[in-house]
Amino acid sequence: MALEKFVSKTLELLQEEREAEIEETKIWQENISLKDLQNKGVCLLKLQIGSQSTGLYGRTVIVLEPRKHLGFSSLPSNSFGPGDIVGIYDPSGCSAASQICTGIVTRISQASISVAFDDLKDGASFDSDGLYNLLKLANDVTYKRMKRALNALNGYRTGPASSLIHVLFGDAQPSSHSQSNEFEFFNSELDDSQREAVSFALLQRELAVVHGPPGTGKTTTVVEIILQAVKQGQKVLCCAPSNVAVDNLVERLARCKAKVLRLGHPARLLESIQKHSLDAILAQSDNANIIADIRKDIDKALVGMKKKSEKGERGNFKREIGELRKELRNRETAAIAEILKSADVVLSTNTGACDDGPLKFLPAEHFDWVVIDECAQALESSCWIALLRARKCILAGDYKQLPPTIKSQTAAAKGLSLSLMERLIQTYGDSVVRMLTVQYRMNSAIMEWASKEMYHGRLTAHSSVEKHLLKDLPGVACVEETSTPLLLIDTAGCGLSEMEIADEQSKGNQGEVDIVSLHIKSLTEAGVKAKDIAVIAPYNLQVDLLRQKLSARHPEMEIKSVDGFQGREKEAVVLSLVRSNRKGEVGFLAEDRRINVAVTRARRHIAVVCDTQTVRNHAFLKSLVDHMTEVGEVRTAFEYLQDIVPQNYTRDHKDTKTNTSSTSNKQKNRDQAPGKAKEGQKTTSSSKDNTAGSQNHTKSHTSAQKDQKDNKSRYAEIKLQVENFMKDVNMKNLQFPSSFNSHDRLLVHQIAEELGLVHESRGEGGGRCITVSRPVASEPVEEPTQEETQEEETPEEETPEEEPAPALQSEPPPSQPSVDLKTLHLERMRREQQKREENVQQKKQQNCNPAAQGTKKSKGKKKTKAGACDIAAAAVPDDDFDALISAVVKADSVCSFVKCKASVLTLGQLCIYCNRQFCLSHHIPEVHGCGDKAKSHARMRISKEGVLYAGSGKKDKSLDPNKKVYLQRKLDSKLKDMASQRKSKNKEKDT
Ligand SMILES: Nc1ncnc2c1ncn2[C@@H]1O[C@H](COP(=O)(O)OP(=O)(O)OP(=O)(O)O)[C@@H](O)[C@H]1O
Ligand SMILES: [Zn+2]
Ligand SMILES: [Zn+2]
Repeated sequence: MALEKFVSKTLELLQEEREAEIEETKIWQENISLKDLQNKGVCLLKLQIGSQSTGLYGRTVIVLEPRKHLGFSSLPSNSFGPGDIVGIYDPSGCSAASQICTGIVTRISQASISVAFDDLKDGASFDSDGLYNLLKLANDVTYKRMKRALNALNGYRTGPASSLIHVLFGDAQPSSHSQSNEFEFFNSELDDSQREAVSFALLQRELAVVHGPPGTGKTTTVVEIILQAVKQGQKVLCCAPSNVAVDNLVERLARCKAKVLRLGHPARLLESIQKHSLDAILAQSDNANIIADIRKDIDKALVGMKKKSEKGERGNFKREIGELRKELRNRETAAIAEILKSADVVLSTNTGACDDGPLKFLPAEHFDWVVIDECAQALESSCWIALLRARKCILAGDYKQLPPTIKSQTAAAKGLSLSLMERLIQTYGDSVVRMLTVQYRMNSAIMEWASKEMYHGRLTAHSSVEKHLLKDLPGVACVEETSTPLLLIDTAGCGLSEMEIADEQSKGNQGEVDIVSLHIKSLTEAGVKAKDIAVIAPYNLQVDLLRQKLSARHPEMEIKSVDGFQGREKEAVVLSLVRSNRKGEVGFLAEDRRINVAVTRARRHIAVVCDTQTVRNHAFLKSLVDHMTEVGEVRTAFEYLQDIVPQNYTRDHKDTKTNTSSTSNKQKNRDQAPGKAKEGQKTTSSSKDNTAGSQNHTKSHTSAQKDQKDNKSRYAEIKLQVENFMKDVNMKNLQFPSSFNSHDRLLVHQIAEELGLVHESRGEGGGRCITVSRPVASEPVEEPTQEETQEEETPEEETPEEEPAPALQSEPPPSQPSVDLKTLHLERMRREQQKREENVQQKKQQNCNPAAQGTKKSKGKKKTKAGACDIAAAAVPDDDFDALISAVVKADSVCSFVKCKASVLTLGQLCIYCNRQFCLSHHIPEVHGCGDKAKSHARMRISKEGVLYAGSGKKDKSLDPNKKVYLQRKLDSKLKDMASQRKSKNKEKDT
């Protein structure tokens, strides 16, 4: 029989789970010092008694505090919470021998912890001068209750739940009332899917399942169902696995004027809920005063007993206390039964519905319906504690979110984690289920992925949330970050590996912490409130790292594990996926439901920080990455990290160089990292502009090594072509196709220089191509001068700290004369002047002023004496040209940030506000002093155009395309002129 099999198997698995839990505690206790246990937060050492009193049901409650006389004002940070079972020990340790008794935490604050003791062992009392240790214990109350429920289920013969049990074990088909009574909805706002679920629940005789995906108003629906049941005169027992979920229902039902009663220790309830607790109602009842008096008497007797040292007198007090407690219990019992009977809806946690609690005062047939919310997060055995009390059950939840936490992997694998809800859907399919399909939480861009991957594409976003964004919140500025619902920050190839810790459950990634922190900064700077942001990570270690970094600055921001955030929502969610490794291992992340939960907490914005290269190895995570790439904005982590470039991208291509050429230090710079151009660029894409974005994005997956390899082989390929051309005397020149990108052209340029060939680029944009030809007659190949070779070691020292640059970006100059440092210096002087002129123009064009330019004064013009530039300068009277070309060269080579020497040849970014090239550490406007301009610019554009480009990074870069084209064209024509003048000059020489 299915039932018996289920019970015996589940009992076995529960035992296994229990043992795993005990084992864990034992490992702590045996192998870890008390001090370390305290550091882990599961132990509190050397506390003193603050006070002692009698609480509800005659429990003794003691308040423990740190040793104030020694100056300890607050408890060490710990993981104790209300409801935890704790052992209290004498200060010699935390062993079984030193245990005084066990109790339950009722309250915890920074300054003290309160513990209630159900039955203090005879004579056990606490010395007000003594010191005590507290240790969290594995809670076996839950296990005992579940076991008892399973055994009761197994032995169930007749009772209210008989036919329900048959249905739930497949022995009878679920049935429904043939006709529904006409009814009116209490909540007129319900959507169609919610109404359908309510009607269905009312119509079913034994079982109805309400499947509520994230944000679909599951609780709203459950509340309506309960109100309808009450209207029909049913008594309802309503449960959920967590106190929070129960409290939520209490609040909502109370608002609808239902007569509710909340069971459970008041210390475990939200403050706003406490007035609905049994204690509170009891305190208002007629018996309250009598009960209070009895309690006082007990307290008095306790004090009296302590003062007496004589055995006989103590005995008298003990007897008196016993009598008083008995009377207290009798009075309370009568009062409780009365209160319970008059409530329409009794609410508790699943395990709180046990019959060793107040419910034991009710007759077996009292309840008609049992409603279990968040059913997919509960162990089935915990559901049976309540289910045995009624003839009909309504189960609500989402089995596509996380199942209950289970310590024993094997028990989970053998089926302990299968929830009742999921099991029933497996048995009966959709016939017992109604799914809610309108969601009221997420921007549709966030929802679509979850809908497609988890809910058969059935979800639709309600119009009130469909398009909502962070920028729509009051006080939030409209910037890129607040205007996109989906932001993927990709760390692939950035070297931000996870920490290498063997423990599968504890993984951390400091690099991701830094990026999260930077993103939080931009969100909060844009006006998003910290309390509206959740930072979520799947691993506790990462949560700790994130808290360390962020909590002090943003105390109101919630930083939690995915599992700890289930059932919640926030306007903005920042998710750090942590895993980044060569093996592509995702481990714990491979639980699809965990990722589903994490993403669907977000209302208006989700940012995912992850290494797409690693997480793509998992199909479900890949679908998320793909979705975000497709409809969201994608950035590379390069954009966020300082100092990453020098660390990860200093490369040496010495092996690809030949010695024959006149390689200037500028060219050496060029050698460093060609091929990274695409990767370094802002890989921002929007829905309007996602082709380029995803290309870039894909590109960024290639690792540094691979790029380097590709680069070498490309180099060899082109070089071979050029060498073949050189052998073929019939060929006048070698034109490379326009399909060559800037990087390819850079290689051609380099090879031509090495082989002493002339090279020239023509055309614009996509039509641009480079041609190589033989040098005219006997044009001398430039040898590096002595001076140059010497200074090559420290070439950058010579260059000034701020290097202005015109707007030529990532496009290498088509031709480059060999220059020496002196020449450069002189040209720099000229450039200063040129730039000042440009400045004036720019100011007119846009309201943005380069931050640090024009500060250096030109010391006057001097003619250069040696080097190729000399020839060029002589040949081209317009000395604007020298400035131009060297500015281009310079702009393309070194970061403009003060003292930064990072090459920006291929990894550079142009700042549109100051028109200078920066390395990836310094390109962010805020970093190098253009922050205010960026902000005001963003605001200006928005107010002017009324829209914000989601991936506005792209647009911004081409903001000044005219200028770029203008400069390029100017350079090209100058180069052509130069080439022809050179020819004529050489001819003159020859003749
Ligand atoms: N029919 C409706 N019309 C408008 N808003 C609704 C409707 N149903 C639910 N909502 C809103 O959706 C939000 C979530 O609803 P509710 O609290 O019932 O869901 P929940 O059960 O807590 O969440 P979840 O569905 O994620 O479990 C609430 O803000 C609620 O006001
Ligand atoms: Zn700038
Ligand atoms: Zn820099």
